[in-house]
Amino acid sequence: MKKKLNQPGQKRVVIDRVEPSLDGGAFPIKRVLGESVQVEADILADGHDLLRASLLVRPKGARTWRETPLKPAGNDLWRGCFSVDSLGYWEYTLRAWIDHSQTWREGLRKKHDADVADDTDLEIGAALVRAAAGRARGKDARRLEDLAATLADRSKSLDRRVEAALEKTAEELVDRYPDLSHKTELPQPLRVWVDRERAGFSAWYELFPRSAGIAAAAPAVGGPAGESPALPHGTFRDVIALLPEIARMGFDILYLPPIHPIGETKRKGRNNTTQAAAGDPGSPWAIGSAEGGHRAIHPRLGSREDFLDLVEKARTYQMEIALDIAFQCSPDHPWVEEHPQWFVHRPDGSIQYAENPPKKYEDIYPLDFETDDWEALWNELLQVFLYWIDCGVQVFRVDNPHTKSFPFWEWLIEEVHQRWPEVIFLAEAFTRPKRMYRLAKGGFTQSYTYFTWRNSPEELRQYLTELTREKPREFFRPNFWPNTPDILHEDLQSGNPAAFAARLVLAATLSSNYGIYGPAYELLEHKPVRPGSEEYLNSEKYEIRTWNRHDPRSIAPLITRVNEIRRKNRALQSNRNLRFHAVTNPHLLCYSKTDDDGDNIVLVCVNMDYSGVQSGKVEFSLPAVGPYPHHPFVVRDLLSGHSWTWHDYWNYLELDPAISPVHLFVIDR
Ligand SMILES: O=P(O)(O)O[C@H]1O[C@H](CO)[C@@H](O[C@H]2O[C@H](CO)[C@@H](O)[C@H](O)[C@H]2O)[C@H](O)[C@H]1O
Repeated sequence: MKKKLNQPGQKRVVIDRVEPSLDGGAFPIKRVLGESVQVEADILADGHDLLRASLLVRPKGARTWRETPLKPAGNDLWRGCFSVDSLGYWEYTLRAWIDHSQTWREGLRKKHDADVADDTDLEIGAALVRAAAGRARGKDARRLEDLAATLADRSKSLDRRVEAALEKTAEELVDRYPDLSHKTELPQPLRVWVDRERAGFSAWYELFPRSAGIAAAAPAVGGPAGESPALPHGTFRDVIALLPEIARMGFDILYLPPIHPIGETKRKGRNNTTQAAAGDPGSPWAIGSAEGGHRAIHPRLGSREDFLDLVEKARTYQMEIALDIAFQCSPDHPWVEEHPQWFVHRPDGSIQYAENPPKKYEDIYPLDFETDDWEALWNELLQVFLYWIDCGVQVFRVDNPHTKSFPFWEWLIEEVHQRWPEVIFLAEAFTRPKRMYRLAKGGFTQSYTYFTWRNSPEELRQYLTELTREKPREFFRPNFWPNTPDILHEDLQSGNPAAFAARLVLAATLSSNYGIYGPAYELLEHKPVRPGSEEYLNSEKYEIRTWNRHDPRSIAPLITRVNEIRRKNRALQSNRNLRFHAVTNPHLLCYSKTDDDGDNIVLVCVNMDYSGVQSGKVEFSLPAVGPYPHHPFVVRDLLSGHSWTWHDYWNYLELDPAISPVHLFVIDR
């Protein structure tokens, strides 16, 4: 009778709890080039037979799989690992089967030791080896046939045949041709999306180009918030003039709020008033006017050629320009006339403006993602991205993605990534956690987070544990911002430089991706529009500002140093090895990061009471974080340059915010 192969009822091995995997493989996990994926699963079967399992990996589209054995880690847990070395999708899957040859060998060994092995045992083995020969080719097939013949040859002594069966090279030869006829595999391969390195390690600097004029032209002038309507409108050329300074601070992504023409209708005035005065420039997020929409440039910023020049010049400083893509339209946007069906109309025929209660955005219309004309809308929005990619932009900060449909983003990001896998999408979705996570699963490369509102050591410990130890670590890349043009957190409203320094160091070291909105941040801009508000007074969102980048109180030197430390210490370039350390004082937060080789260990201690000296003991034992067995060891503060000799376990700390609220230690061997 013909042997039945691979029928469901014949599979005895089960593969459970595969990690990492997202929603049963519905979404890919994420990695950056060169990173590894540690795979594990419970693999088990009935009875006493021995199992084997392997990990199969390939870049998507490759014809062949790279197969490596999984190793048993005890208690039916199996583990394997692979690295990704090209951009785009990779696939991985698991395969497991009963290893009848090995089961037989182990049985034979035991029986032989107990002196109960017989000819029948060897005949069974001979049949298994013969079957392996049938699966082999050429020389190996002949060697296996010879081995089978030896095992079945009763003219040879039992000892001699057992020895031949258990001989190392014979074992290896047989194992090379396993019987996979009843193998179990995952129902479908799992996927990894592989991004370029900057997706995992980046420092963003946000500035309003229209405020770059004064600073670039006359750096020594400036001073407090400028209010003169006569202030010149900054241009891309002015931004080009600022590039050396921003590069010197160590940023590698320069992010510009929307650069398009701004609507006139319902234009916002200063401090978010609903009536703009003559000369008020309006909010850059109110996109579109008679001068064009999402593919046009505000004429006062410059021409397309100026923009291309900015992109090019930024590259010479190892920086990239990130554009803000906000899919919404001022009432003057050309789409309002050309595609009225893309907007929600009220019974009176007017179009509903946007809201994010309690915030009101009277100057913009949201797009309707339930429109019957959705295909044309989706395609037009894709063309917006492709247009700017064609201009050399490969990084996008996407405004409010959670107010557009999830399937739309999944489609759009896939369309872009199929053509340009290097493109980075940062989701600005300050929304509920599951919506944030779903956007990340759907393809967003990086995500804004709740960092700005996690303001105690305990809150940060909990939040970072969720992001770096739990499921989100596989798909959600946090990007920490201590401020944005929309968020001046209460912690910063005192203007205390220690708060600015501490929040900067926390963002830059807890997360490998971080950003600031400058020059407001380095110049300690801290006045809210009104008590209890997180909006800046005289916000650049509604007016052109002047900035004195040469103000002696600027914390630009600290930022420069922190960015330099991030670049020199590989431990700070990933979030995978973050550990929190116990401290005896609740105002202190201590954590370390270690690089993959365990060679570079950075320990950060922050006093989150920004106005009082705090001291305590931190539990920091080297063997726990790295492979150094001996103590004492030297901790060197990369900010102050001071060193201390520490001993394993509990070490004393004192942080005076008037001097520095943080220690950023590297551990010297
Ligand atoms: O709603 P969020 O808090 O997530 O804020 C984001 O989207 C806002 C709308 O695009 C944007 O708001 C700014 O632009 C609006 C349109 O011009 C304007 O009415 C608002 O006053 C202004 O704050 C916000 O900046 C962005 O982060």
